Amino acid sequence: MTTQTVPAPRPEGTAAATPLLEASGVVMRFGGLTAVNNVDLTVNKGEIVGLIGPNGAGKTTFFNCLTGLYVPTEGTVRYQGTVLPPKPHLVTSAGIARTFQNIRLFANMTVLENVLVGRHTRTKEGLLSALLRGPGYKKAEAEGREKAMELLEFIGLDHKADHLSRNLPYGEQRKLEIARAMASEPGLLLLDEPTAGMNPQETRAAEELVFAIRDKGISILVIEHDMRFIFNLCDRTAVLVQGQKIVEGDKETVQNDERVITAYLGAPLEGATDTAASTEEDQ
Ligand SMILES: Nc1ncnc2c1ncn2[C@@H]1O[C@H](COP(=O)(O)OP(=O)(O)OP(=O)(O)O)[C@@H](O)[C@H]1O
Repeated sequence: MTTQTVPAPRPEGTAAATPLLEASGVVMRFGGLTAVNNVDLTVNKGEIVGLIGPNGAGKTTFFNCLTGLYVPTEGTVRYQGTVLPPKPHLVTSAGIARTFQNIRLFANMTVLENVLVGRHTRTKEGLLSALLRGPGYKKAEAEGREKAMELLEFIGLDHKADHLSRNLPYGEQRKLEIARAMASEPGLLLLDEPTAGMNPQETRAAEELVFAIRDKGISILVIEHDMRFIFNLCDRTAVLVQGQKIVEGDKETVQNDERVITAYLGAPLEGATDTAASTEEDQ
């Protein structure tokens, strides 16, 4: 990966012009609980967008709605202008990849094998071809390994390609998750708390990695509790509180918003009644 500490400036006005992801009026209810309440969010090409909010605000549920794990109760999610099918593998094929809050690597597989698993949506060879191990399969396999090694080099883990993933230090496991997600060649990468459990040094390295990924032309939507990380990285940040988006904007807009300060201090959000904090019984 690149070792730059200062990101290359994003060309003014170009990235903002092309919407990649457009979530509109997304609602997710679990019985009487409204976990996500009428959320609109756009990620444009070339952007790094942050999604923050207190615990239980609905951030991961919203991610799950974007990636087909959940079918939203209401609303639509478009990627490059097309409504996404509510099936995770089809969302991945369409160009969205994600990581999870809790690491989900194959512990007994090598680092390289974990990345190869992430490539399966980009592999055209079918089961029969794999069983026969014909020339088409062998060529695709060699190409796959080459691309996977390039990714490992990019994230700085090529020297550990043959190590079992369970033997990697925590910070490297998180990086490997990102490499596996990138193996599906996404246009948009969703990162769910990528620095959770990291020490400050690993967190700074993760910042550099996210900038380097954006410089490769991949847009990013990131959930994170580390405010410094979010404000260092993001062109724009949206704040979810009790399922609702209460504010969206640049660092100054978000930091100075009274509602955000109140939400983080734990006071009830004014006007937010039909929310994750309320159930049908309460209403
Ligand atoms: N499958 C589910 N069934 C019922 N309730 C759920 C389900 N998933 C999430 N919830 C509830 O929805 C609300 C939002 O949860 P979610 O995990 O999306 O919040 P979050 O903002 O990601 O929180 P955190 O920062 O703690 O990860 C919570 O009240 C949670 O208990």
